[in-house]
Amino acid sequence: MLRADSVSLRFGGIRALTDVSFSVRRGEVFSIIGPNGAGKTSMVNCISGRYRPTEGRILFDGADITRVRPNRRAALGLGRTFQNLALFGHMSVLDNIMVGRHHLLKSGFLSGMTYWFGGAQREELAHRREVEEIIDFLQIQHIRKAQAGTLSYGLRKRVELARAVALRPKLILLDEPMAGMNLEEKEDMARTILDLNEEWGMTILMIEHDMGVVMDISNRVMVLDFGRKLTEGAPAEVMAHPEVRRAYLGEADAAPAEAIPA
Ligand SMILES: Nc1ncnc2c1ncn2[C@@H]1O[C@H](COP(=O)(O)OP(=O)(O)OP(=O)(O)O)[C@@H](O)[C@H]1O
Repeated sequence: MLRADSVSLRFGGIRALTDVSFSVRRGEVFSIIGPNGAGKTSMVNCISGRYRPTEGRILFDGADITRVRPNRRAALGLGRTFQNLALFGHMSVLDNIMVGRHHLLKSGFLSGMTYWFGGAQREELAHRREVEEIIDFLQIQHIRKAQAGTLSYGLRKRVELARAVALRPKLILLDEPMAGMNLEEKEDMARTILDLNEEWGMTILMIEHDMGVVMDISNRVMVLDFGRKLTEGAPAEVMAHPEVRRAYLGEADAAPAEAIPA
């Protein structure tokens, strides 16, 4: 569904990504992990269109989207959430989610004039119904009228996810969905991500620092280190990789115990 082909990204003299290639298969939960500064956010930004790779290509659903603008990528079915929340603090939860669906509304100004008589009203109603379905699914009914800015961090993360889901993306990019959450909120979020994947059929590409969550819910994991791909595979394979243990888990010596002289 998504392919990064030899992607490199430089900021002046800084090499944020060097020759990174990977594919996300339709229907899977794919995670990118790596230490701070490894290039995870840079990779997600190349996919969402915020950054353009210095070299390489990004393919989505068979089409080369390397030069496609971010809003057009969203219309093609690529959704995302942000590491730092990007909600409208003074707007209600409901309005924040409605904003997410705006580009899906077909009616423009003229059809808006005939709002009370014609298709625009029907469209608006269908639109609201769908938003309510998302609110139910994400279990945020009780805060639908609350101002987004007044909510706890964990709830705002949930609302942000709802807004991204409201675009009905085929693939959703989640940038640290559990950051700043307590254990219970993390478990809820992990369940929600799995439900989005299994019940709603969304393909998930996630960056997350919490290794436990990543290993629990991912089908496959890619490890970045200093902007390069270190390895990729099923969670158990990745966890067993000696360099991952050294680089990411901070093990001083990942050699098996029997190889260490007494
Ligand atoms: N806009 C930018 N301008 C200059 N350098 C940047 C920019 N964005 C990222 N970098 C650099 O690129 C490298 C990779 O950063 P990136 O944020 O992608 O890493 P990360 O793995 O997401 O880190 P973290 O886990 O801390 O979020 C770092 O050296 C960073 O300083």
